[in-house]
Amino acid sequence: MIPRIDLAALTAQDDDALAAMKTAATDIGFATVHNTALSAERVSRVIETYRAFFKLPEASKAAYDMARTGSNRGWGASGSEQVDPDANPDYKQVFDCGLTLPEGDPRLLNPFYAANLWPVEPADFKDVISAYYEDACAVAMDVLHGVAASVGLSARTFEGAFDAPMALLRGNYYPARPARAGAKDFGIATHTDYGCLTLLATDGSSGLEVRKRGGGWIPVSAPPREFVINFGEMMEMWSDGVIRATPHRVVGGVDERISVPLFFNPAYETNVAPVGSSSVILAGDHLSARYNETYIHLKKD
Ligand SMILES: O=C(O)CCC(=O)C(=O)O
Ligand SMILES: [Fe+2]
Repeated sequence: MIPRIDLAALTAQDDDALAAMKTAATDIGFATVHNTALSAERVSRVIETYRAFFKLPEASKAAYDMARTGSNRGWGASGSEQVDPDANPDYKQVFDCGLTLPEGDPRLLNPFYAANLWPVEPADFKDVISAYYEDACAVAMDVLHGVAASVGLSARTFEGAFDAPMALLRGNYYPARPARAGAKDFGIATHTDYGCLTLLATDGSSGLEVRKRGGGWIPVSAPPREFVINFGEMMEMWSDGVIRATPHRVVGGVDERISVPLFFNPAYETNVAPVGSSSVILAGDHLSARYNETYIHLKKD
């Protein structure tokens, strides 16, 4: 069973909510979270805004193709990412955006803080998605504070680490599973997320599967008023393995599906080596290594 957690109760340090989050963090690696500041209407509008973009002709989306850039802002076509070297590139399409920095900010030269590529169509895309980015980051921060409390990490652990996050907001568009798809083809192949926390909104449809320890897959779904959360590789390192990054995938089915993960990654220079250890693992270095092995246009070979 995937724990279902009331975020307001977690923030109030309710015992049941803390215990459920501890199980999610240290055992399963996944939970669903409800009672957040983000309403179902808000999430549905975000999903429909992405849908309107993905329904544009390929030629219109190509104007925002991240493959022509040295970073990951804008549209990623089907086949632009390979998250599992043993599988084919994923058949999903994506749209990625990150933190908006003021014009002229020197960090804009760092690919993790690159300027966003906003489509002109649909007309409200930039407003809807950039506002959601800000508010989803605030919810993710609240969840992280609850996670820290649940596993007995000091509230100071994350202090400052997310002031200029390398957080990436993504729209995933899974068309119906293509007729030609074989055993190595996935909407998104088996992977662990790279960062600390993923806050995932979906259109409510099924498709996400979480790997069970010992084998097998658990289907997880959530309506637009609830979020699926899971932990990434940086969190597993940072917590010295106490918090788990659990593999997951989307095989895909007959219906199209949209999901919207916020990958809540800390600032570039955050040390995500185990708390208390003397080693140094920069969040930016880890993210860079993972992006370079999974985005086809960033692969160095
Ligand atoms: O679409 C989903 O439900 C999961 C997507 C996912 O795992 C990802 O984008 O990292
Ligand atoms: Fe994922």
